[in-house]
Amino acid sequence: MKGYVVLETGETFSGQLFGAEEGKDVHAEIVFFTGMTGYQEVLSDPSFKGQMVVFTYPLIGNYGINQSDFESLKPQAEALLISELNETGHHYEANQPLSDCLTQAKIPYLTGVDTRAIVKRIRKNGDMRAVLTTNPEAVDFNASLPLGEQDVVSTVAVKEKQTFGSGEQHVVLVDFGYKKSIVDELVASGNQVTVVPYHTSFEAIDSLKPDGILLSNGPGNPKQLTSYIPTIRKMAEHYPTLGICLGHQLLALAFGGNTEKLNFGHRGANQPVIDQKTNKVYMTSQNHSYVVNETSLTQTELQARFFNVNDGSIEGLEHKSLPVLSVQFHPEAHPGPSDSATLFNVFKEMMSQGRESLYV
Ligand SMILES: NC(=O)CC[C@H](N)C(=O)O
Repeated sequence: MKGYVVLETGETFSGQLFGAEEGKDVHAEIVFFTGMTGYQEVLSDPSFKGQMVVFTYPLIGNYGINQSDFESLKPQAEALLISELNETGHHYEANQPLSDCLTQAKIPYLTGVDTRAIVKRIRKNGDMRAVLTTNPEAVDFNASLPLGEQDVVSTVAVKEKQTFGSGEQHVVLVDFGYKKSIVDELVASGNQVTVVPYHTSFEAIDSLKPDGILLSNGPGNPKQLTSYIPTIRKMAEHYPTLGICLGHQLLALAFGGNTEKLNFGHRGANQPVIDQKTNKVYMTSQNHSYVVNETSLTQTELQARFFNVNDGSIEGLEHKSLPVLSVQFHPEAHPGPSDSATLFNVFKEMMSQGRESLYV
């Protein structure tokens, strides 16, 4: 059926709409992803909860969906906007076409839509709300909360403790909507992992006797989680801590820094990041709207170590005296280039040797 995406700016784009429930509009933040591949990981990454994703690469679906690349148990994005959808999925590991996966998961998708024009609007006006609908005249933006005000973490984070691996070191992963590939990397680098809900108390985490804490990625605005900031600070003061993406933003808030929203987010597999300590540049995988504000760090014990080469925004921090490291990008690189995967080894070193190991 014919469908429309209506942007908050008032502009409307049409395409073929599939999987939409009759009479039910999809309200979400509209964001774009620039990777040529990776639609399966994007679809199932809990950090995309509350967002509809426009793919800038014009052909999506051509290698299908496989068993192993899901980042969580089910697709999480609210809707996908695709220029040309391939319905077959040519890959020896594919076990279903993308369209079947979306239908099963009841994720609506719009195809044949002018993704290039939409992305140009987002780049000009910023990430904004949008509505996927069959009736563009009746769209009402008052039916959804303003951006950054939704509680999305509670809808994706685990409710119960989970355990993985059997390595010598024990990592407690505080879950705000973790990607499976982060746990896979931790297990592959020889760690036992206990995933706990984000609202777990310091005492309960302490009783698990962790060697280190990993604060996970997750959807939404980090400032929605301010009530957990004191616990996060306490954890980072007691244990070697690695923060990834939302986890990095929360660490910044915990030590007195501030976060702000980018005009439009970084989402793709090709974001260059420089490590100012080593002068090495990594090509990184990213998916975020918020960043740590640099001047807010002046009065804190944190210092910026990694920067985005394109726009100069902060891409990672370390604490001046504690073994605390955080990155805005995704070292688990799924999808994406694995240049920065060595950070999982740095984390291992932090757990065995403390802060000195941060000097690579
Ligand atoms: N991948 C993530 O953890 C995203 C972090 C946060 N939700 C942001 O958009 O900035």
